[in-house]
Amino acid sequence: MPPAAESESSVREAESSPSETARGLLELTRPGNVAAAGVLTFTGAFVADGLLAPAAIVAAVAATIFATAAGNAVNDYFDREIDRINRPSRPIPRGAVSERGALWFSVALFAGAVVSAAVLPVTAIAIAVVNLVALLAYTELFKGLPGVGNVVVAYLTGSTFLFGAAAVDGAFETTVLVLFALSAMATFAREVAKDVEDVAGDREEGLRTLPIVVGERRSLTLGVAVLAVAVASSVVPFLVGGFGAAYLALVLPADSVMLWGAARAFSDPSAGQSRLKQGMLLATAAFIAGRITASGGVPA
Ligand SMILES: CC(C)=CCC/C(C)=C/CC/C(C)=C/CC/C(C)=C/COC[C@H](O)COP(=O)(O)O
Ligand SMILES: CC(C)=CCC/C(C)=C/CC/C(C)=C/CC/C(C)=C/COP(=O)(O)OP(=O)(O)O
Ligand SMILES: [Mg+2]
Repeated sequence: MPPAAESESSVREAESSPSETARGLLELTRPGNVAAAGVLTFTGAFVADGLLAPAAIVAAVAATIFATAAGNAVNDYFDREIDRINRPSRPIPRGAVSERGALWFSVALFAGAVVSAAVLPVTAIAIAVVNLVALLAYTELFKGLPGVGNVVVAYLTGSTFLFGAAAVDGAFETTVLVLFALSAMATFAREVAKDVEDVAGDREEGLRTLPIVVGERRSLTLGVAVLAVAVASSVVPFLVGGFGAAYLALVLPADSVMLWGAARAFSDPSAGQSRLKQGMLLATAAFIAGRITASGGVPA
């Protein structure tokens, strides 16, 4: 950043009070996503092994919370210039958190993830290492490659189920793999819609995202196709995974909301991606309800 802009940025930093900085740091983590990711990891452990290994579940959820918060914070650090266009109200562009503060905050969060994951079985540690590297490399290596960044975020989101199951030394049984696939496919669809929403800033920064390379409509059509596969597959946990009727009662509305969001994204990408997220969160509740009411009961 040229000296003049650096001094301007530091002036803005000087204006943010301690409470604004604290609020900004919390906002950097995207606490809603962090909580949701923790729920996904818990669900993976719960599906694989019930509540038989509470210490491992706590460590895995903690590692996921730290890692997701770290990934969001470091993403905003790397995206600080793009976000001056795309998301000027984010904590760094608005001056609530300094660039240096955001970077060191994310380093501390990554350290928390490493310490939490270190006590887990080797398969879980391996997943955590892959994920932490992917989170660090996302913006610099993957985000600007057409579709690759979307696939990485989709994998990271779905991997929470695998991580939870691995933490309790559970096998990657069919249901865990299905939940991985469902959440990864739905996340891919939403990431495409988000890229369509961000075309202006991404193009200015020279990013070659899917909408910029193949066009917005074609990208959204791909996203809808992937989501349709996920929606069609969402009955599998009920049909073969033993998930109870409560799962169906929640996942079918969730499917509808996600399809609605994907369709809406063609005319209003921002509204569409938000609607997609609502459906995904409802689907998360379906996973929990489905496991609680599973035919095999909950091992405890
Ligand atoms: C068909 C079917 C049943 C799909 C399942 C969908 C499902 C359960 C998806 C999981 C979604 C979820 C609750 C993810 C946890 C939060 C998270 C880590 C999301 C990844 O976010 C990346 C995104 O780019 C962040 O952007 P924003 O949300 O705008 O801050
Ligand atoms: C299980 C373990 C150890 C880790 C999983 C960590 C998880 C769940 C990651 C989920 C995905 C995530 C939080 C990615 C961080 C990077 C991120 C926010 C990507 C999307 O960002 P952009 O493409 O820049 O879009 P916006 O910043 O505009 O949202
Ligand atoms: Mg970003």
